[in-house]
Amino acid sequence: MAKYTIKTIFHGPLINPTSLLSFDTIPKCLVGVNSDGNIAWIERDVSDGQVKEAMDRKGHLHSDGLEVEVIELKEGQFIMPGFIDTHTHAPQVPNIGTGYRYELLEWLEKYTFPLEAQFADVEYAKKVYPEIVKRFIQCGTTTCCYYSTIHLASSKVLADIVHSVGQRALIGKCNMDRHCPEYYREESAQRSVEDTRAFIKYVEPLPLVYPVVTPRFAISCSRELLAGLGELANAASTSPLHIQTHISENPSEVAWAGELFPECKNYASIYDKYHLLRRGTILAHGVWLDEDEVALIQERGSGISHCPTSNFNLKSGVAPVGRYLDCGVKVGLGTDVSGGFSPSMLVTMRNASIASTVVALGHQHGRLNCATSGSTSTYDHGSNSGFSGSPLALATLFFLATLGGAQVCALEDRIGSLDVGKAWDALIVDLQEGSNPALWSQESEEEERNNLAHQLERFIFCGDDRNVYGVWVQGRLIGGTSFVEGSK
Ligand SMILES: O=c1[nH]c(=O)c2nc[nH]c2[nH]1
Ligand SMILES: [Zn+2]
Repeated sequence: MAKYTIKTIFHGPLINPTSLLSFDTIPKCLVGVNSDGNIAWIERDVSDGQVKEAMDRKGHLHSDGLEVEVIELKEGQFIMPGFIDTHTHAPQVPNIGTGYRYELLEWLEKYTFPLEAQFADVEYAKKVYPEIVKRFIQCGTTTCCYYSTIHLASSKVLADIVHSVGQRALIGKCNMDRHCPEYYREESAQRSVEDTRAFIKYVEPLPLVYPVVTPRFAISCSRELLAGLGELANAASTSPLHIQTHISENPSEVAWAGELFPECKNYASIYDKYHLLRRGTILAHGVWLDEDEVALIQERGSGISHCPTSNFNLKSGVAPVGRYLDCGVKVGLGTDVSGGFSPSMLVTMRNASIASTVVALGHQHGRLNCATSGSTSTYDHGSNSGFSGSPLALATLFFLATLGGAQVCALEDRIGSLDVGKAWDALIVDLQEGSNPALWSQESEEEERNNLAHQLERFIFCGDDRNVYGVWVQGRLIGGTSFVEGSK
């Protein structure tokens, strides 16, 4: 095994997701991070007076004569894994907050395609992408799964920027060869596949950037294109490529997809037919999936990116996430900018909470008029049973935004929680930073202040980027309020 020396040691409270229903809180944790950016060791319950002794015991204090940086957390700060945004559109950020009087298909035509078409100009991409990526990082997103546009050159620009600033990212050059305006359409299925192949090759040497095969959605892809992309996605012999697409977001879209592919039993079967449904496939939305589709997605090991903010804005519906969890489907969260109006995963978690409450209230009142009309009782409730019918718990929201997202991206061995051997993709959250009065208005008892679960809840429900003190990816500080650009 390669030997790395310890580069940084963190000491303070740590909150770690452990399952859909639980998280670990360690008030005095000591963590050693190697120079390769991976976690070397974690010592629980190390009091202030025991830090030096614990470090000596680890024998890393004077390793190779290199200075070890010790980061001692201040009161009101805690460590947690960085957020994983499993679905968003980098080029749509300039449109944030506009067009929400439309539903999906009209919104695409009137707002989204015209903006994305501007990225044919690579200079425009160079101008806007740096700020866009920074914005996601400042929200505490350590791994982001981005759609770019159909343009190869601009997609490369996005990959270069992500690489230079050090965010971990999954990036897909978008594929579409039909049912989109002529000014924003790839010239042929063959060209689309070739450009995707070129993009994959370009990204290969960038260690934290993962290329993603990205058919926009079934509607905008011919059979030939889907077949070509399926072949490409499954050709790699070593680590299989990621795949991302949209599925079953809006009733009109579902109906149109059905008309375009009458030979397929349902929406999910279209992707399955072209070998695009497997582990490492990220399916955005999944609001209107029927029972067969949910079973198929679970069987194939694909994951759903739940994008509640977007689903509310575009009036798409409310995804029955609890039902999916009960069926053992992997679920993560996505900001889906600019269907979603915020790049913040905190906002997404809040909307996921509200969406799950809406679904639960529908159950209570017997009005299953969201996307919940499929009977839940026919599902085989496995070990995860009991999510449908109730609002998502704090632990579940935390899990979906971190380790659940990692599972959806098939990266759970590397990221999503802070464990030995995994990457130091972490945040220091500071609840005193930014003087957000909402954070402290209820805080009277010292005991509560020390209650980490309580602090996590406050951060999720009323925190913002002022409370993101530090953002580390693979051991490198890349953002947060403490980050000074160009410092390291
Ligand atoms: O929310 C969405 N945003 C998009 O850009 C898109 N394209 C197809 N389907 C989509 N849904
Ligand atoms: Zn989307």
